[in-house]
Amino acid sequence: MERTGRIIKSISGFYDVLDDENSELIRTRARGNFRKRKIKPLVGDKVKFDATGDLGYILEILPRDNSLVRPPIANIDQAIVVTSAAEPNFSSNLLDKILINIEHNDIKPLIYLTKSDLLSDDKYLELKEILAGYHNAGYQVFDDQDSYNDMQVEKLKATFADKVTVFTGQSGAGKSTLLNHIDTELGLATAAISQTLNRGKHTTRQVSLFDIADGLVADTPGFSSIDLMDVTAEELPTLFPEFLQYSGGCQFRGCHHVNEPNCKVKEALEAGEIMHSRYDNYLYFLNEINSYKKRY
Ligand SMILES: Nc1nc2c(ncn2[C@@H]2O[C@H](COP(=O)(O)OP(=O)(O)OP(=O)(O)O)[C@@H](O)[C@H]2O)c(=O)[nH]1
Ligand SMILES: [Zn+2]
Repeated sequence: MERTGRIIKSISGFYDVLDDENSELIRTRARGNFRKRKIKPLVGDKVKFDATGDLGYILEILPRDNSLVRPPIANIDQAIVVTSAAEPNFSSNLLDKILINIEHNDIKPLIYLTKSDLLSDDKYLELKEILAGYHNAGYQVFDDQDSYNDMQVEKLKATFADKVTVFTGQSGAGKSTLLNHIDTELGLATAAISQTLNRGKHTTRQVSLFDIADGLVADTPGFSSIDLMDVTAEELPTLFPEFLQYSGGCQFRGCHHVNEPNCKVKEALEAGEIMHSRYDNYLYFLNEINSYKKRY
């Protein structure tokens, strides 16, 4: 009998599929012809499967909305960008780069600040003001000084319903710690930053989707750096949501908002409607993308 479901875990060649109809969890294998066609099922894939015997078989992978390589997950709706205020220190360049990568994959990013309890009140207020700029740019921001404030955690959980959510962010930013606060039964391993950085490996290894607050949620391995290899210079300005509010008015179609005359994005920048740090990072990324082209 053919059934439909979603892969929520992959372990050495087996895929655990959650049945759409009755929420039964069924262990399956992929049919050999997937391997021949070099198609690898991903956690998050919606699949047709057959489960008449003890072990089910994946018959077909339904078309993906999107997929990420790191973490290897398909059909993601939103990403919680866990951003630490300290240890590691806040970097607008890194945050913007993560946001750009997520927007590039048609995933909605939300910003969640952690570790601001380690800042002085003055420094925290400075950072809060920067994050208010991200809110104005169109992002949902969670910025309480206590990262695990109950009301804020509940507000975050409320965004999970009927969605696939991934947690992403720099190694040591506090992704697993936050997830453990969200669902105390998860018991994910966390590590002091000195350990994660010194050992150069991550606490989080396996990718699986957890059933939390009526949605599916993944913890993912942290990273220390990312690149923009897949993003083109033409696409880059479209990945800054606040630029899109103005770019329609630019004189030139496909305006890069660098030296073109009558550029509405630059006018908005000068009027203080676009953050200088975001625009500077835009120029920096544009340069980085153009330098890949020269090298390859
Ligand atoms: N002071 C403070 N420490 C925190 C906070 N959140 C996390 N930490 C600490 O930061 C360290 C790293 O946290 P993890 O949750 O392991 O970080 P991670 O992002 O999951 O790290 P990877 O698995 O390497 O990607 C741990 O020692 C946590 O106790 C916070 O809000 N405040
Ligand atoms: Zn322009």
